[in-house]
Amino acid sequence: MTPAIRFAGVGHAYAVRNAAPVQALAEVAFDVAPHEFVAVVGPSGCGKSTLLRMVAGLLSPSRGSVEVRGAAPATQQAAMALAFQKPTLPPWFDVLGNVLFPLKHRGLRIGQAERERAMSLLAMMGLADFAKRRPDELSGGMQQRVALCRALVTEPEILLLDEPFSALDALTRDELGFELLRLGAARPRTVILITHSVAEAVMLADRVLVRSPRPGRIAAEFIPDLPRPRGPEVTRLPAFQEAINDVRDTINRLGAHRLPGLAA
Ligand SMILES: Nc1ncnc2c1ncn2[C@@H]1O[C@H](COP(=O)(O)OP(=O)(O)OP(=O)(O)O)[C@@H](O)[C@H]1O
Repeated sequence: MTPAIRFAGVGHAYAVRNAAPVQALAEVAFDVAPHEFVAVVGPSGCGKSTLLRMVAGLLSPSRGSVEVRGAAPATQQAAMALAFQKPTLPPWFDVLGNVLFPLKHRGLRIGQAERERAMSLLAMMGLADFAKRRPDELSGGMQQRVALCRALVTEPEILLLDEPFSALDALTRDELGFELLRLGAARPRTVILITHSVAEAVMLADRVLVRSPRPGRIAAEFIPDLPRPRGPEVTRLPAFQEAINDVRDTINRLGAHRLPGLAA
């Protein structure tokens, strides 16, 4: 079976003016199976965003290769959607306009079916009553929900999430994470989630990849032994805490805990 995503011997160095290149990634190799949910955790600066930009076809590796569905990532952009740490919603569109934006951007005609799809995503995220509001009339958590609806409106095969919940309070963060799982159960897709939160990674992912400090490599992988479908009750299972401890022990062994930006 062709993997959804394949990293083969990937390294990347950023050229820096008047200084030695920054080696962001080295020898990164892993596959993500179709419909697998993989979380990548690691300290700040270990190259997590670099890795995701390569999958999205926005950056080419200086060594090795990245493939999406067996092809060059840039040729697969229509099958992918990205959501970032900051929601970045254009203020001149209302909420519905923001969710529909990726379809317009692809030159697709927005008809009744598209509007209904966008509205049903908004309803699933508890935002049905806010479709006509402007983004700046919403809280940060609501804006992030809109950004997730926008990422999902194209029905992407592959969802790339770069710390999409990190600016939110802990409760909203968990709630959105489980919302994402519910949406995934309704329509399975491949997900890569980049996160600083070990708990979030364990709670949501089929597999957790731990990255070493820069230059980032995949130092370890964990398969949380948690049932699906998952809801808030999984956080009370002993296996949940055990999985978090296992991942954190590895991070501590790697020395990554001495770097900023990694939370339980
Ligand atoms: N355009 C660039 N030019 C030079 N160096 C860069 C560039 N982008 C990233 N880097 C460097 O590459 C390394 C990896 O960056 P990247 O943003 O991928 O890390 P990250 O793990 O996502 O970090 P964070 O968790 O803090 O967002 C960092 O040391 C960063 O300073």
